[in-house]
Amino acid sequence: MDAADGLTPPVAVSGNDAPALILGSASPRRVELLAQIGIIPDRILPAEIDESPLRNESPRDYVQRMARGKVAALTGTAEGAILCADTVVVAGRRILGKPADAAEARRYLQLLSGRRHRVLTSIALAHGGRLRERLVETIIRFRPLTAAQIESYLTTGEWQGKAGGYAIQGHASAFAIWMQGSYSGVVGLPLAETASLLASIGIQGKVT
Ligand SMILES: Cc1cn([C@H]2C[C@H](O)[C@@H](COP(=O)(O)OP(=O)(O)OP(=O)(O)O)O2)c(=O)[nH]c1=O
Repeated sequence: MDAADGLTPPVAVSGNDAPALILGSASPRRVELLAQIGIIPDRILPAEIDESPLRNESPRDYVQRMARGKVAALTGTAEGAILCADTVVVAGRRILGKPADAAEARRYLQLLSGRRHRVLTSIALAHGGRLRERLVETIIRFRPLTAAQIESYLTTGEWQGKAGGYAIQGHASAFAIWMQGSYSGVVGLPLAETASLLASIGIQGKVT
């Protein structure tokens, strides 16, 4: 078997001149998602920012501002390209971030029950004085949830630290009857868009 027969597994091809990659995130999911396409950041640094929405700020403006803000918080802390992301759930025009407690998660799930909502993830990549961004939208419909189902879900603890108070990659997959968009985007990092942004600065995964 040789490379020309198309059967040889591709190998990681980031060149020696590819910049170091700093993932600005405390989310284990974002590290795992990157690893799924063969990209291991050189450093992982959490980016702490104020996540309060501005008055009358649209969900799209908000999520983009958050991803940019995370990049800005890390600029100058280390050499290399900085990648950050932010994910929110949007019900109507209402932004549902990470619930503060189980009561808030319950209210979010009651709001999402039986209706369509949007999940927005914005990614921001800073390198060489330039900021590259992508905003990815996914639409999801939940089946109607009974009070008992919501209470059972809350006992899993999976709502903690998740936008909208649920994690599609866990038990809440039983709630999602329809989806259009990017599954990895819902989990926190849209991989097709992230791979193409990273490839544009010379950081490549196994198949990108
Ligand atoms: C809707 C949804 C969100 N999430 C997660 C993705 C994000 O980690 C989180 C939204 O919070 P974010 O503020 O986007 O990210 P984070 O605080 O977890 O991590 P960091 O800012 O350090 O990068 O919700 C899921 O894991 N599954 C889902 O189905």
